[in-house]
Amino acid sequence: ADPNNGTVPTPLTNYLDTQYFGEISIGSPAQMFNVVFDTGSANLWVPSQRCSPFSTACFTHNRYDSSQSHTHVENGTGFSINYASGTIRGFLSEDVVVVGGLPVVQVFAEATSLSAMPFIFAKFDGVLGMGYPNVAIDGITPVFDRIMSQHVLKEEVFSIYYNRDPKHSPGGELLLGGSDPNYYIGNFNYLETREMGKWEVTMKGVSVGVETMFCAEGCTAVIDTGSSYITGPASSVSRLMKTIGAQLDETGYKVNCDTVKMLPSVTFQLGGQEYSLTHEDYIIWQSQIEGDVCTVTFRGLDVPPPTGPIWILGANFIARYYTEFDRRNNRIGFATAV
Ligand SMILES: CCc1nc(N)nc(N)c1-c1ccc2c(c1)N(CCCOC)[C@H](c1ccccc1)CC2
Repeated sequence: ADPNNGTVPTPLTNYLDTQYFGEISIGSPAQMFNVVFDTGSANLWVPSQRCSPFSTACFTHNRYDSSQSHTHVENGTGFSINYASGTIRGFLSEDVVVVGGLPVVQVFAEATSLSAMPFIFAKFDGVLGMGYPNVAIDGITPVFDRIMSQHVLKEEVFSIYYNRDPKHSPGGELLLGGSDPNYYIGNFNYLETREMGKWEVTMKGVSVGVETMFCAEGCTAVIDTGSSYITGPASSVSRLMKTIGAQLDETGYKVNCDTVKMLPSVTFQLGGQEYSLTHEDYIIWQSQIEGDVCTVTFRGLDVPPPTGPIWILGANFIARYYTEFDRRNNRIGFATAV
């Protein structure tokens, strides 16, 4: 392990700037899985060898086989988890999990059914929740909490780099115990987490160009490494899209690629700093046979109270702003990503 902070960086794969995942192992001998390191949830699950034959999304992914691991401990408690975009059902097991070179004995879920939509689109096998313990289903101690209790980390933080240029590797990096100067420039600006136990902060406004159009009275922003896009209240996002001339079709908001270069910046006011995204940050430009398609990486999503209304800042925001999640001081740090 790296002498600096007790761990080794985990390189991430970038799939089309919309999915970022890295490798962990579970069991002895090691069974390898690709997982999203997800600050929007706090549980670890991977597909199970005992998947129901009707779960297509399960059979196209690596599956955990407890009968092949001599460190497996039976549990069997039922489990289900819902994301903004899908549901997982299964049961609990315990085994040795190795993340960033660190082994922990971990309770996790073996998924026996994954909602086909959208898990058939998932290029990763499972999810490793990096959220706080109080959002963990079944009160299971999350992986990062197990690592912190080993006192091997130089700092009780983890950092995420998402590369937004799929042609260059690594597609990203998870670093446990510190931040990686190779992937950011300048200093970190820190924001206190809004509510104990969630990776969310208070946002002071959302501007398009120079005009603050939304959240002028203050609102909540969730910093979510498990979301591809930026989501906001549907009415706000629909007005934002109208302002930039985007049309909603069945796969999301699209703009005419000829207009992309003139699109305004969208700025998020967080902790006295302004975090701007340019069209290069929020447009995915795909050249297809029938012509170029320019997708806007914003989605309307109404999260019901008391959690909502919220804005979720996902991968396209994190790709621009290298992010440090600090459990010691309950704060989030942003620096300009390289
Ligand atoms: C990581 C788990 C998770 N955690 C949180 N907090 N939010 C959400 N939305 C997810 C989630 C669940 C399912 C899927 C997902 C994400 N995907 C996005 C990966 C993002 O990787 C950074 C992919 C996708 C492809 C097509 C359309 C929608 C989604 C596969 C399906």
